[in-house]
Amino acid sequence: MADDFLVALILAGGRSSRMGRDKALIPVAGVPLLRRVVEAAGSCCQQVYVLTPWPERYQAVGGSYNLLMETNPGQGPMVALATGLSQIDCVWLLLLACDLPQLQPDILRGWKEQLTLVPPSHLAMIPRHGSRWEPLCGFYRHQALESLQEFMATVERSLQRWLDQVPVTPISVGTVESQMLLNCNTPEDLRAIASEGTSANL
Ligand SMILES: Nc1nc2c(ncn2[C@@H]2O[C@H](COP(=O)(O)OP(=O)(O)OP(=O)(O)O)[C@@H](O)[C@H]2O)c(=O)[nH]1
Repeated sequence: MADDFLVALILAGGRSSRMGRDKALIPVAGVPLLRRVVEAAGSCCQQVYVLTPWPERYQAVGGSYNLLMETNPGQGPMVALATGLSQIDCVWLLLLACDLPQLQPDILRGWKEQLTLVPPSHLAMIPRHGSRWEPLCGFYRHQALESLQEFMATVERSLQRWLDQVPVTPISVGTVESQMLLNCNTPEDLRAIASEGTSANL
C-alpha cells in the first residue's frame, strides 16, 4: 500500500508547567484543546496521530485519531518528532502542538497545496515569523528523520537550530496566520482567548 501523502502528528506529552494543569484537556469555547487540534488536522491530513506517554488520558477526547504511545517521554518536541517519523509511514508529516486553539483548517489546506512545489532537497516547509521558525505548526518530509537523528547525536535538541542548518522552504506569515499560530501556555493566555473570543473555525 502506498504511504499516506500527509499525516498529522500532534504532540501531547509536555509538562504544562506554566498552565498548572494538562493543557490538552482544557476546554476553549466548550471544546478541549486537543480535540480542536485533532479536528483541524483531520481537515487536511489522511491520518491524525497523537503522541503521548499518557494515552489513557486522551482516549475519550473526541474526533478521529490514533494514539501513539511514547516510551521515552520528556525529551521535548524534537525527539518526539523523530519518534513519530520513525513510527509513521508518510511522505510529509504535519507537526502540531496540542495548544493551538485558533488553527484554521482553510489555511492549513492552503499550505498543504504548496507542498507539491517544495524542492525535493528541502526537508521541511515551516512558517517563519521574522527570524523565528514556528516548528510546532510545520511540515516535515519523512526523509528529515536521518538528518534529525544526526543532529540529535550532537546533543542538540533545538528544532530552531536544526531548521537554521538544513534546506527549508519558509511559509511567510501575515497577520491572520500569526493569530492562528498563537499558543496557549498560561492561565493568562487562556483568559485572553476567552475575552477576545476565538476565531477558530471549527
Ligand atoms: N509527546 C511529547 N510532546 C511534548 C514533549 N515536550 C513538549 N511537548 C508538546 O509540545 C508542545 C509545546 O510544548 P511546550 O508548551 O513548549 O511545553 P510544555 O511542557 O507543554 O509546557 P511547559 O511545561 O509550560 O513548558 C505541547 O503540545 C506539548 O504537549 C515531549 O517530550 N513529548
